[in-house]
Amino acid sequence: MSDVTLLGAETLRQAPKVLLHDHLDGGLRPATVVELAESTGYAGLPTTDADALGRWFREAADSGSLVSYLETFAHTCGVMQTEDALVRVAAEAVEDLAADGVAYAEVRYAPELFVERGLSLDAVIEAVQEGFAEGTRRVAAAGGRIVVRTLLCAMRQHARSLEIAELAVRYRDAGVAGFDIAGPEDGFPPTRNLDAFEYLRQNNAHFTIHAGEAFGLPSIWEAIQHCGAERLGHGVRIVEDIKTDSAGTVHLGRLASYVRDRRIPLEICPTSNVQTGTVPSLAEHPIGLLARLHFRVTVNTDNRLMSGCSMTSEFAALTATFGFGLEDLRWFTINAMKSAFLDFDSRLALINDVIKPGYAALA
Ligand SMILES: O=c1[nH]cnc2c1ncn2[C@H]1C[C@H](O)[C@@H](CO)O1
Ligand SMILES: [Zn+2]
Repeated sequence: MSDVTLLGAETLRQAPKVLLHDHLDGGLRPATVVELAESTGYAGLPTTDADALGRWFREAADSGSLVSYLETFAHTCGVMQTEDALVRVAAEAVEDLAADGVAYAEVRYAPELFVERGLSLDAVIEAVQEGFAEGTRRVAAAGGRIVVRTLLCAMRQHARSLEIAELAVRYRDAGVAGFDIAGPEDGFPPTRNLDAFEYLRQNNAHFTIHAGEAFGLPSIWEAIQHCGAERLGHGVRIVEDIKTDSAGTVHLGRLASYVRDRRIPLEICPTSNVQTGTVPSLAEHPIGLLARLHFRVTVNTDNRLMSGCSMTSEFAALTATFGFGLEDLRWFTINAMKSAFLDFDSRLALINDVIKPGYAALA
């Protein structure tokens, strides 16, 4: 942790990064929200000034509660109800991630949120895939390189998870790498979707579950032991099963031990966790402890628009707050690449051809 003073913003931007937890409907450019509202006739925006709108999202999301935080998505989803809008948002997301130094990203969204104006679920998925392909082409044409895969979410408060899981399997050869459940956690335990998870396991498909954010250990336990989640979206409240005694010795409970022993990846989203009140402040975020204990920690953005963040800014905040250095950032990145829902050969190639040389060039 010694090279922290050397890590300028440009070094952090250039460092290859791997992003496993990023919501498509949480990452729009403010100006795009304004333009799409205009072109699609969405009249609900709080302001049509792009800078003011960016500030509005950050402030409204800074609510201390996941449920209030989620209310801001009405506006992004409101402007994402046409194929053209979905293609544009997806293409811009890829450009923005590449500009942020992201080498591999899994971007997630819930197709069921984009059918208000009559699009079919298939049309939604195909439009987003077209946008990701277009964005990837634009990045390549500009001399860059990024690999993007999709995770399809089902919303916990709706009852469509089996249907969405079936779509994740049907589109797996078209760029959909896995499945997730998102939305309000308290009151909607993961076991409500057991049929979907059972279906995915039977089909050798990958899934993560948002758990351990707005609800604690029972949610994490269900996600892993009843549902079979491969990764935990956030998972940060696993810290409730870790105690430090008066002598400073750390004791892991059985669930925390299991998560660590099985190398279950934690998709940690530091700024988002502060905004939703999951942790009181970045300085008190358990990522420092979890990293020190060698949990399989990964660093993620969650929602770049609502948090006004990027992978670069999350890395910057973590280096400033916890003293992480390049070696730690490389560890987070390799952790994430190892945990991706991408085939083994491709993961290895990204580690050996992109991540390791990228960090070596910066050292
Ligand atoms: O951090 C989160 N927890 C639970 N749900 C979330 C989070 N961030 C975004 N979502 C929801 C809102 C989006 O509309 C949905 C799919 O991307 O996922
Ligand atoms: Zn999330």
